[in-house]
Amino acid sequence: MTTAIPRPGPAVLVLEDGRTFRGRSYGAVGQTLGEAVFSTGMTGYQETLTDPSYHRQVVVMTAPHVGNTGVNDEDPESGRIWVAGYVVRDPARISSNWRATRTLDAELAAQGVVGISGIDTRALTRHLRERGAMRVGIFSGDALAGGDELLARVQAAPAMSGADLASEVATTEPYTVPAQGTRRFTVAAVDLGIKGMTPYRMAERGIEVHVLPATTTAEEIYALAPDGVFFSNGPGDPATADHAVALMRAVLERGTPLFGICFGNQILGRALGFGTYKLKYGHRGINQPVKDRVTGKVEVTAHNHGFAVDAPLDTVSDTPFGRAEVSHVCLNDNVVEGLRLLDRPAFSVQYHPEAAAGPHDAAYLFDRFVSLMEDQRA
Ligand SMILES: NC(=O)CC[C@H](N)C(=O)O
Repeated sequence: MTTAIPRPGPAVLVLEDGRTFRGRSYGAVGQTLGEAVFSTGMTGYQETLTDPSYHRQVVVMTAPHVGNTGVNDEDPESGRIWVAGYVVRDPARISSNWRATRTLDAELAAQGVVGISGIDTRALTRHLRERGAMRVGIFSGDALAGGDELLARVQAAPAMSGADLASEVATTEPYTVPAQGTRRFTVAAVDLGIKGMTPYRMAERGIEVHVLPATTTAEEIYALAPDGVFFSNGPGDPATADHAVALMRAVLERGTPLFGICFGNQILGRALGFGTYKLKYGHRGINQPVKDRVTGKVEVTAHNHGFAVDAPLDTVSDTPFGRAEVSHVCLNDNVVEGLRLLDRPAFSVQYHPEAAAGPHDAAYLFDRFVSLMEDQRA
C-alpha cells in the first residue's frame, strides 16, 4: 500500500518544566495532555499504541523512523489506541507491508490521537531520563493559539502518581476465550487493562480463560471453580488498587494457583505487604535484560512500567502468606521484576511474557503457571 502524506501544520510539545519542542502535527490536530514517557522498542508500534497500560501517557519513540509497516488489523492488543499522544522523529511518508490496510498517520487521526513529529526525540528522551517522567502537552491547529497559557494547561493536568485508572480501561462485561484443543484448565483472569495476547497465550496451552471486570468479587471468581487466577497488566498507580489487592489476598488465602503480570506483580507486592514506588523514568521497550534468579538464566524481555515493587533483593521475606522472594531482577538497574511465594502456588512478573511485540524468551512463565495448576490437581 502506498499513500502520500501531505505536509502537516505546525505543532508544539510543552513539558511541565517549561521545556518546549516545535515540530509538525502528526495524527489528529488539537490538544492532548498526559505523562511523557519514552519507549525504546524498534518495532511493535501497533502493540504499544493499543496496550491499555499506556492510558494517559504520551509516548515518545526513541526509534527515529516510525510507521514504515502501516497499520493492520491483526496486531492491536485491544480495540482502540490508548496512548494519550504520540511523538516520533521521522514518520514514514509511505507505508509498505502486505498486511497493512492504512497508514499510521491516518489511523492516529481517525482515532483522534494527537501527535507530533519532526522534533529531536533524542534530546527529549535525555531530558526525561535526567529529570524524570513528567506531564506534557501537545498542541496543534487552533490549540496553538493558547500561547503562554499552554504551560499552565500542562501543569494543571492530573499526575500519574495517585491515578486510579484500571476501571477506565477494563472490560465491563465478562467474556470467555476458549481453550485451543482440549480444555485442560479454567482460569479466572482479572482484567485491569489486559492485552489481547495474554488470554491467547493461555488458550494455546489448553486453558479456558474467563476475563472478568476489574470490579469483580471473590464470589464471582470462585463461582467459576477456577484451577487458577490471573491478574493482568494495567494503567495507573498501583498504590490506588485497593480492590485488586483485597481480591488477590482472598485468592492467596484459598491457595489457588495465581499468576500476575506487570500491574498484577505490583498487586502481589502490595498483597504481601511490600510497598510500591514510582520509577524516575520507567522501563518501556522490548529489549530489557532480566535475570530469572530461580534458573540463573538471562532473558530479553518486553517492558512497560513506571512503578515498581519495593522488596528486599537478597533475603527471603516473611509475609502473611508465608515466605516470599524476588524471583527476577532487571540487569540494567536491579529493579524488582518478579516475585514468588515459597509456601503457596503464586508468582508474578513485572514485565510482559505474552511478548506482544516480542521477544518470546519469557513464554516459559505460562508453562510455570500450567505446572502450578497441574501440581494442585495431583
Ligand atoms: N503495564 C503495566 O501493567 C503497568 C503497571 C503500572 N501502571 C506501571 O506503570 O508501572
